[in-house]
Amino acid sequence: MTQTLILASNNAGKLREFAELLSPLGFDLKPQRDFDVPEAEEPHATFVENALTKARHAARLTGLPALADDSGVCVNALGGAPGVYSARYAGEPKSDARNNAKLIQDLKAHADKSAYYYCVLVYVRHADDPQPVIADGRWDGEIVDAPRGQGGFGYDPFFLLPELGRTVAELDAEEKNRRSHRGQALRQLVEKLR
Ligand SMILES: O=P(O)(O)OP(=O)(O)OP(=O)(O)OC[C@H]1O[C@@H](n2cnc3c(O)ncnc32)[C@H](O)[C@@H]1O
Ligand SMILES: [Mg+2]
Repeated sequence: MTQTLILASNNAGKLREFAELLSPLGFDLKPQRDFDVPEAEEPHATFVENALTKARHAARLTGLPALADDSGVCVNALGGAPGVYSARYAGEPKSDARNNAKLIQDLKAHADKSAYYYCVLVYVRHADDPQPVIADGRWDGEIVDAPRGQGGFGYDPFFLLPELGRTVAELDAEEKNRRSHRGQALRQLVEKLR
């Protein structure tokens, strides 16, 4: 049975990755913009609260089950920043180029370049669902100061996977999904929904 699901995100990179991950599983994924859902506020200091807020917002405005992703890059030498503020690290309007430039600048004086991507997914059956399904994933790497690769989105050209000697932007889509914070979280979520 094909289940229609709203993806409570306006990020084109996430949309593409979720479509790749979910279409083989029989979900019919529709971006919230197809229903004219405006971007939700993300006022919270935790990934899980923001993801829940986004999921409820989309479910409320569409009357359909919704899946939200709140994610970011957490840099150890920066105390976990930009973390939950990754999308708007360099301020509004959101810009990957300015975020990346700020991250490299802020990390210049630090020897420890270790970082991880973190992703929380929240699925709600309806807007007031009292039992949201929650999953998460973490992906470790290092921040490099020169971009490499054309794939992915956001911080990917600067996020090195030391064991592969490649940045995330140098992985093909399938390999990113197999390894990523988002891929891990989604597989965990699908297990919980079975
Ligand atoms: O809230 P939505 O509409 O889903 O889209 P967003 O881009 O604002 O998403 P978030 O609030 O979750 O912020 C996550 C940011 O973290 C970064 N990020 C998350 N996952 C990433 C990935 O797989 N590769 C590169 N950057 C990523 C990227 O800068 C995102 O904009
Ligand atoms: Mg956002």
